[in-house]
Amino acid sequence: MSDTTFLQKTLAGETAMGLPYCLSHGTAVQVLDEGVIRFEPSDATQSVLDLVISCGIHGNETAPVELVEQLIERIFAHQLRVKSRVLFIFGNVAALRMGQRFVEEDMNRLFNRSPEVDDGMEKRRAMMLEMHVGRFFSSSDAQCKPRFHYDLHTAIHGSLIEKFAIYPLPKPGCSFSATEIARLSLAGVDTVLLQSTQSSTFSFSSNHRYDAQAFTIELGSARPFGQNQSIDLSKMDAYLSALIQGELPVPELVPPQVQIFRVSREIPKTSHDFKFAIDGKTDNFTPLAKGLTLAVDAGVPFVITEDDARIIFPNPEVPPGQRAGLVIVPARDFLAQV
Ligand SMILES: O=C(O)CCC(=O)N[C@@H](CCC(=O)O)C(=O)O
Ligand SMILES: [Zn+2]
Repeated sequence: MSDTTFLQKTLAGETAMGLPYCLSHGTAVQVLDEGVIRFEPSDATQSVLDLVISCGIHGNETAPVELVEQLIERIFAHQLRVKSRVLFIFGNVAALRMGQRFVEEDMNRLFNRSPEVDDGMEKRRAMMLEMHVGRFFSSSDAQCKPRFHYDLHTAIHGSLIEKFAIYPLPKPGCSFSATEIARLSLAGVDTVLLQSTQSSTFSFSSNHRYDAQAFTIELGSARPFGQNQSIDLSKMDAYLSALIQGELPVPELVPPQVQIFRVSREIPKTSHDFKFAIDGKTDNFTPLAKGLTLAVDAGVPFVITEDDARIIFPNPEVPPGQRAGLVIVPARDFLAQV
């Protein structure tokens, strides 16, 4: 491995768009933007899939950033043979440098929008990342190749379930895929939340704009660089390494340990008077009793009406207009229907 990793160069401000070149083993590589790098096999027509792996969309979520750093360096060292086209993205580089979720605005609320002339740093970066993803998929030699986008995150607080995926609402006429859920299980992600609304996240954008199988994946909780030893990402590492090497598993069944939930409701925060009745740092997947007044917002109560509800991503600190969390319920019938 080289002395300085691509991540280290990125954090030092030393990556910018460059000319394409070939590694000694024939893999083509090009830096497309700060923290954005593409690898292609020497004969791209042989690749069976196109893969986007993003991380650091939130700058304090470092465990997946360290995983992606290792994947990139193993390609440079020829310990991973590139048989698929792969685009790696370190999302919010400025926030990664500061160790903060964002600088001006939460980038994962800024995808799937139209640009405006006074867009700030994170809005412009989100737009550029969407463009890189669009160009990457559309420049594939075969448009029918499977497209994947795994957007890797960690949760802000603790979680009763350490690893889980958010599956964006499919486009009209499309449905959630049991095969993709089974693939996530191979990657060590055995809990999947089915979204029920459109959203402004990176994974939603890649699915809706570019037809990629796209997921937001939560891998433990947010810690500074170098403090992620307790999060075991070996299955995710092995899964992504296999995809990079052109091995696409085709699991027939969703394993029995897989749990599926659906998002029942977003918890809207409309005013600065929003208050949770629970601790704002409550663990993800904590059960919520039916009838509980979960929050009060400008005098209006938000009451739990669902059976078996649980809370995800409680965050009373978000600005008014954003969600302060999600209420999920078991989607017991989902697997029976597919
Ligand atoms: O722990 C939290 O409160 C947030 C963790 C996180 O960044 N989650 C993503 C989920 C995106 C999605 O719903 O697909 C986010 O909030 O952007
Ligand atoms: Zn995140």
